[in-house]
Amino acid sequence: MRRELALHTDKYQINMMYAHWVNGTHKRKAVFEAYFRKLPFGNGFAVFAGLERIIGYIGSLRFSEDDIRYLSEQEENYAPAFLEELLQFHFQGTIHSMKEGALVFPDEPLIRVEGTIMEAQLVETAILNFMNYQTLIATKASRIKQVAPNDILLEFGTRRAQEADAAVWGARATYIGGFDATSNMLAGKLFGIPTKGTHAHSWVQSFNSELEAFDAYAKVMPDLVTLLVDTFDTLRSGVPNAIITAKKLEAQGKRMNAIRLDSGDLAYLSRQARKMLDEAGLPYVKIVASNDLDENTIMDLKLQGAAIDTWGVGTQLITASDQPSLGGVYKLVEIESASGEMVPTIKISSNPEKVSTPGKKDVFRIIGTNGKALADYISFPEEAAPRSGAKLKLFNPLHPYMQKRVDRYEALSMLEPIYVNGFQVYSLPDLSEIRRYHKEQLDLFWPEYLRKLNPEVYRVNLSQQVWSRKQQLLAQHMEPDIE
Ligand SMILES: Nc1ncnc2c1ncn2[C@@H]1O[C@H](COP(=O)(O)OP(=O)(O)OP(=O)(O)O)[C@@H](O)[C@H]1O
Ligand SMILES: O=P(O)(O)OC[C@H]1O[C@H](OP(=O)(O)OP(=O)(O)O)[C@H](O)[C@@H]1O
Ligand SMILES: O=C(O)c1cccnc1
Repeated sequence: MRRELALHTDKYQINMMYAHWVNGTHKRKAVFEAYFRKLPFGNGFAVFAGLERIIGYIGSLRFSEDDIRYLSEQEENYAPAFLEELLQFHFQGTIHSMKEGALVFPDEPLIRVEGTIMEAQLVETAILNFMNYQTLIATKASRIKQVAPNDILLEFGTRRAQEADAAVWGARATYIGGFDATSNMLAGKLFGIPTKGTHAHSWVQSFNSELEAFDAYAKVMPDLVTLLVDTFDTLRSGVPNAIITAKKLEAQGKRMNAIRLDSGDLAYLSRQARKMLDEAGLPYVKIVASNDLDENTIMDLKLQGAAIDTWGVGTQLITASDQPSLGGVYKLVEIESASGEMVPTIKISSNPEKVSTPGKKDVFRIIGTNGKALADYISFPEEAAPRSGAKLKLFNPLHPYMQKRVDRYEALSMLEPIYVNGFQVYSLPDLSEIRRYHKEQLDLFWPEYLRKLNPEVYRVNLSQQVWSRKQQLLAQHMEPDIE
């Protein structure tokens, strides 16, 4: 899925790059941070994803002759010397990022980009595009996993995804979030995700009878038989016919895998089907369910005692239908002044939650002596990193009355160097390692933060210095009017 993506950016980035170039400020050093302000789905955490795509994008970020020709035709009339410079462009900056699978929270930097203002500006759109979508889908997947931790989860969403890239990268994100397999073969091939598939109603409809269809399928793939039993009448024909086919398989020393339910009352039908299968001496035949499922229906079906072992989840997952976007932003936090020093910058808003936090920052996860996360802590790189024994004051700027002091803890540094001066220094772990990391991350949190409904709020705290600098800049920009 690699393709030329240099122009996968908003025009205003190119316009700013050009204006900086004309202005002679394009080589100024800048630091941007990407973060989101609000967790999706009312969840207590988000799951960071998108880094593989970002690395691929940064590594191959070049303007082709064709791109330059296209740019030269724009109404802005970019100067030929600027376009010549773009032709030579490659990313030479430094990027730090959360690892994929990390639990992440509002208002903490997930990705930090340092470089010339020109290069750091160019990559904003694509970085946010990849991070926002994949983080959203990994979060949705992890949320579904929380309600069915011991069941098998299959991702079935491609047909309803927002086009091909979303289906394929979305499938990868669901695997990071805890799904076990995807039906998308390209995602399987590209990323090594296990693939699974049953059959559709059309298979049954293309035969003269349901039983004939089941037998023919079982004959072709005797070790991988999952039969869809709801084409005509689940309990009167589908399940009885599946039992006949399973018995024929048994006679050949084979075991049928499962039946799939795809309509009707899944709780009732699964319980009845389970009973029928058990009574027929087929307790090993599993039950797969699909049909517009999400974390709410799955949780409800489990409460109703549904006898479902495997959940096929499509539309609601791959489109994150209850919240189809994550509002991640990319803000300038430091810029080199004309005299060469790095100066923190702030973006003011009448909404206090939208006021940016100035300065280049690091993120630490503070782990208490019981092995559980206490809070995240944001400080400047030039401050001494938090370490056990050194008292740490935890307070949140929006809730300054909630303060806590800790002195015995472990501080995990969350931002990994990915690119340093244009060179990739990070080798992406394979997906199984990313999934494992996600699971380890979940284990760091009390269940109160992980529950689906009204989770506890996990706090992201600022160091005293970060807090003071923010106040200082706010005061500078908000001098009261004198009447
Ligand atoms: N016992 C149940 N409790 C709660 N929700 C259920 C239960 N059984 C099924 N559902 C959900 O209810 C919805 C039923 O949707 P819908 O009415 O479109 O399906 P259907 O008529 O059974 O099947 P279809 O239209 O696909 O042939 C689905 O989202 C399904 O997952
Ligand atoms: O419901 P989802 O979570 O998206 O899961 C994928 C759905 O895709 C298939 O249905 P199909 O495309 O045949 O449509 P239909 O079942 O809605 O008729 C499958 O039978 C599932 O019902
Ligand atoms: O394999 C399946 O059963 C499947 C795959 C995609 C969509 N719906 C079902």
